[in-house]
Amino acid sequence: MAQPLLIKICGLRRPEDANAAVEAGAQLGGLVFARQSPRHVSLREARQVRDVLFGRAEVVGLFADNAFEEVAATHQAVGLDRVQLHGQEDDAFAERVEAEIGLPVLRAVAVSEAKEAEAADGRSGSALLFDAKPPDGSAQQGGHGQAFDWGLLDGYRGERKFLLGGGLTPGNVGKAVSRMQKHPSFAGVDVSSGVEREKGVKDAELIAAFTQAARAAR
Ligand SMILES: O=C(O)c1ccccc1N[C@@H]1O[C@H](COP(=O)(O)O)[C@@H](O)[C@H]1O
Repeated sequence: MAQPLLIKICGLRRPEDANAAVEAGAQLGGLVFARQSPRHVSLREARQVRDVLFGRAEVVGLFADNAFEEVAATHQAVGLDRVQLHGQEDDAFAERVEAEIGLPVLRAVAVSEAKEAEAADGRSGSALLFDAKPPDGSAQQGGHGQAFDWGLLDGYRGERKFLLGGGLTPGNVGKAVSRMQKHPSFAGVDVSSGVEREKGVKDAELIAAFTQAARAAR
């Protein structure tokens, strides 16, 4: 029997958005500490969202080329369950987060060619997130609401669990989940832009529509 589909709602900045995510059945909520993002949260905002998620959903801290010391200090201040690395961090950085901070790493892999997905299993981290490549010249490493060609994952044979992200919406997530079912290591989906009313402000109805459509396709 298939495992329950994991759903991560990323870029939560307001307690009410975190509550909407949990009420809709998301098991992971993302806090963005990547500096260039319009969804960046202060430590104070992060703690408020964490308080809503605590014990109901995993708290995932998203970093993109932040210093190791900042990742560690953020965990100290907020209390994270998982670290998402979404920048150019190397294997050693991910291994250090797991060994010294003691949190599992979700490793983002930007995919624009099949070989990038095929090579991903060799990278360190507990799980992978396949996402679209950021547009040329963008300083922001993700969260652009852009999908990539899911066929590029056809050659991925890794056993490590992976999430699919990049441009998912209530309208296309069912198709994405159906398409990913053939991968034994497909674990779930991750969304930010597709459930927003405006950048950094989630919409409870879109979140509910997203989780329903995703689950219906499992
Ligand atoms: O959400 C952001 O602002 C962000 C900033 C920097 C790196 C990653 C970011 N988000 C991640 O990107 C994927 C895809 O986002 P979208 O759904 O296409 O908007 C998202 O799942 C987040 O994990």
